[in-house]
Amino acid sequence: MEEITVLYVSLALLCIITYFLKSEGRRLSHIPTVGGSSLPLLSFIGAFRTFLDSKDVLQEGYSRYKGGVFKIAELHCWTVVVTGSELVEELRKVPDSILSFPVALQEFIQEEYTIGRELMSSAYHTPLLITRIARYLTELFPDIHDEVVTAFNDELGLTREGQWTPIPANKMLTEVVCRVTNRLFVGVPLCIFLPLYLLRAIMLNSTFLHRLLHNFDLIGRNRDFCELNKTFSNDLMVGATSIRMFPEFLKPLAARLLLSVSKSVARGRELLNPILNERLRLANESGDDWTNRPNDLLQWLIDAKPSDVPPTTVPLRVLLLNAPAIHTSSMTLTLALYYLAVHPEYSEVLWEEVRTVAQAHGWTKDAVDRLDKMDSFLKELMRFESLSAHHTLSNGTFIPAGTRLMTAARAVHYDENIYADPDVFNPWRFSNMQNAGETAKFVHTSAEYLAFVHGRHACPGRFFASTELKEVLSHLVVNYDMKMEKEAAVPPSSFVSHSLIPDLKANVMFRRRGRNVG
Ligand code: HEM
Repeated sequence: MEEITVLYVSLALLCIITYFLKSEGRRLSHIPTVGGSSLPLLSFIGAFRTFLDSKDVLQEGYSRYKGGVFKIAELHCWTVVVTGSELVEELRKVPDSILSFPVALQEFIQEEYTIGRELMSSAYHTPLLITRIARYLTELFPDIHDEVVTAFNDELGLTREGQWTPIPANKMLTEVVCRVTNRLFVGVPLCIFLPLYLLRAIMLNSTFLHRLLHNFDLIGRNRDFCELNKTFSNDLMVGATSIRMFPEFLKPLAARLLLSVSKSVARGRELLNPILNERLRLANESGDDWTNRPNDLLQWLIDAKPSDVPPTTVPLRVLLLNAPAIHTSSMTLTLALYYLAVHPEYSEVLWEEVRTVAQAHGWTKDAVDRLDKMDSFLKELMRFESLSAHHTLSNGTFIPAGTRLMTAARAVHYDENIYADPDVFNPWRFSNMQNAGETAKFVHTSAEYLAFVHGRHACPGRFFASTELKEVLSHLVVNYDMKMEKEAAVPPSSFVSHSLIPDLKANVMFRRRGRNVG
């Protein structure tokens, strides 16, 4: 594109965005503004500040208006921030007809242009993460454990003790998380892959055959499939963010020019359709007599599908659930790894806990549930390293219909009236709390702990995430010594819009240990 065209396009975009900020800003003029001016053109500067520095903008608003509301300019809209436990609790109780998270999500991912309308109009896939996982996670735990062990062996390739090896932390953990997540999501395919699976079981002692076969026997381990899931969530997020900038009438054109998410969707269908079709065939043939019915998300999606929803939407639902699962978990684990690498004394405490619990209860989901210090470490990590906040959409009058709402999670987590010495990372903060019970658990949410958000739309994947993350950390503290390759300090995270991003490039040194829990 010629420079002059770029200039015209930029100017047009600026005018459009300014127009939006101006008209929406007028409707919200009774709500105080933080981070810049409320005036149409000047508010755009505030929007840039929010994009680059939302940590400080939200903290400033929280300090000034705690217990009330304030608004911040974003690149495409205004967002109203709700603060204080009472208001957050109130927000939680408001029904979806008034404050709608689903509508906010549809708007956030620009569903009409990215994945199409039919999917979210019947979002039956989301509740399955709570209901089926609660029912089956104990039964599926050995699979998760097996995948964690195999994935680390493959990704780290450290067979000998005593030798330090540098590993790109985030890249490696994203691969591990992708495999573990998809072991649960798409598991062991039937038919053509089953003979290979059995052969691998027989040949387990032959390293060569094992390595040769393992890449083919599980779709969840298929590199292409993992790559696709990473690409899909990036394409979805980048695409949706670009489309959001345009006014409605330009969106169809922008979608045609800017979006690449449809390619990922087509590839997802190509990879999953053979397995889906085979399962539909077996279900048709065997009905209730199908004794070896697989137990994974793909099957739950098939079994729970309302009759008016076409089965062709199932592969896309698998991709759609991978999107919030992979980067959240891998980034949290990356941060956890940095903290362990810088503080080997944390590793020692966690190792001791894993050993004691495993000796008393074996290595089961129940044992993992008993790792209170691990819960505390993860919970503190997400208190200390948080930014993201809940998004919902108003349908009211004081906060006019169509307004986006969110909470300032990080400011709450750093409020000294709630947490003593909030600027200090204290991994045992929650496990040392007297009579804390369930509230000390990583998955427990409240108006004062918002890492998974709070209420009806709190992250439905957090129960799986908790087991997965605790299992991965247990594997790390049992099997490896870890230290940072460069400085012995946690690499600083960066803040982009409402997300906290850990250093994605840092290397961690790994050395295999010769210990086991038995
Ligand atoms: C440490 C890991 C994770 C973190 C920190 C996290 C955090 C969150 C947060 C903050 C939200 C609410 C977003 C908002 O209100 O704007 C959310 C929603 C969601 N998360 Fe997670 N999540 C994690 C892991 C997972 C996993 C492993 C899955 C799937 C197995 C998952 C599935 C979802 C889904 C489907 C939603 C949307 C809920 C809805 O539509 O009501 N998450 N997550």
